[in-house]
Amino acid sequence: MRNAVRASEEASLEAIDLTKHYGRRPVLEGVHLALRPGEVYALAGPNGSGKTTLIRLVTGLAYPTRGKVLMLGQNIHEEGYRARRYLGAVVEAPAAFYGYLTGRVNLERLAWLSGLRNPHRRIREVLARLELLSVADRPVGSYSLGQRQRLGLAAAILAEPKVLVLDEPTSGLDPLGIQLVHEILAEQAAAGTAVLLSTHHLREVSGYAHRVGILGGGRLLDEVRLAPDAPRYRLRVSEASRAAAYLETFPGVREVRLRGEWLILEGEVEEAVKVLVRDGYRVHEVTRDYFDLYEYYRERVQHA
Ligand SMILES: Nc1ncnc2c1ncn2[C@@H]1O[C@H](COP(=O)(O)OP(=O)(O)OP(=O)(O)O)[C@@H](O)[C@H]1O
Repeated sequence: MRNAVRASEEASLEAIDLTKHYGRRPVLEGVHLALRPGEVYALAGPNGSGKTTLIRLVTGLAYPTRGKVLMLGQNIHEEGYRARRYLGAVVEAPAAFYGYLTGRVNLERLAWLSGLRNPHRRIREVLARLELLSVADRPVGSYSLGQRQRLGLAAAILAEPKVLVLDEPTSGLDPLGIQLVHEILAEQAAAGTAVLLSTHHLREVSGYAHRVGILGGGRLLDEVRLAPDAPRYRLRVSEASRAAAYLETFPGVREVRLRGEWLILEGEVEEAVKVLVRDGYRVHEVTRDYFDLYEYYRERVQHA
């Protein structure tokens, strides 16, 4: 499950040896991350594990004690606008808007600041996508928390960023709002944007996140790759470890390993079962192996 994170030429967002100390207190220690275009990376971890600190560092809102952050190859802390023009972010929730101005006018100001061409069409598009058209011409001061949250995401995607960074983007939203935000993040990724979000809601993001990083005590404890390319199966077989070694030599099996008493298999399961039975193994049960991210997280954090 553990993925080595490599610095790569094509990374949209890269954190290298990212470290933050407050006084003498380490809050983040030597974190490496690399997100490819179109990748959704969810940061999980218990309260106080450093998620918000990491997000503030990668968006340039806080300075690292050591290490650096590259946004399409540009150092976010040194290159200023050149690095930040690729970035859309919702960090402080709810995002800061002028309460006496309407949602639409707030977005017009942001569009002007980011030099957006044809802003009116794009503003209408994002307001519609975030289901805010009915309140677009009301002052933001009269918005509910959820409406402000959604306006924050509208602002973040307004200039079609190549990197989107969000701290707990669904907090304060109702169930339909949560669903909408997840749909939009998945859409952004499908269009090539790298998405980094922090979350406590693992089951919600496991439907579309490609990787999950588990932070604990300021360190990246683990990275989990989700959505493997091929389905996995779980087999309960007599003499499981001998059966696993045997299947490793079978051409239709791409990967086989033991998890407790189960044999986990990626490959041609029907053929594998036939071969096992033919060779005298007893196969008691065969099921699809759905990875339960929440269970995995619980174990990982408890045993950190
Ligand atoms: N400005 C600061 N000065 C001193 N300590 C800080 C500061 N900001 C954060 N911390 C400490 O750093 C640690 C990590 O905080 P952070 O907010 O990054 O965690 P988190 O994972 O986002 O937590 P949560 O899930 O509760 O939002 C905490 O112990 C916090 O008290």
